[in-house]
Amino acid sequence: MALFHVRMDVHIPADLDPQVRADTVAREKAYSQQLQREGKWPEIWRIAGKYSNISIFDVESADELNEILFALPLFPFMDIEVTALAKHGSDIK
Ligand SMILES: O=C(O)CC1=CCC(=O)O1
Repeated sequence: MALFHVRMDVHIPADLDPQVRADTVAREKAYSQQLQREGKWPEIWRIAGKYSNISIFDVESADELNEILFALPLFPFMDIEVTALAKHGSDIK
């Protein structure tokens, strides 16, 4: 398994049709919660004061993460920054 720290900054155009916006956000939530239930998206945190989140993904590979991110309904409206995590030598777990 591989852990990734992912920051997503959402920029939905102000002129996007409100129904399309609501539908896309609802599909994003359902997709995210399904991945959370599967254990692949164990953490999602709002960055206070921003339409952004910090998430942790627990997946098989960078290729799997890439597939998950490209399938996000909000993907066309996101800037995404990925950081691969390695075990710290001082971690006692
Ligand atoms: O609101 C966000 O930060 C974007 C998002 C990702 C998963 C989700 O449910 O919303």
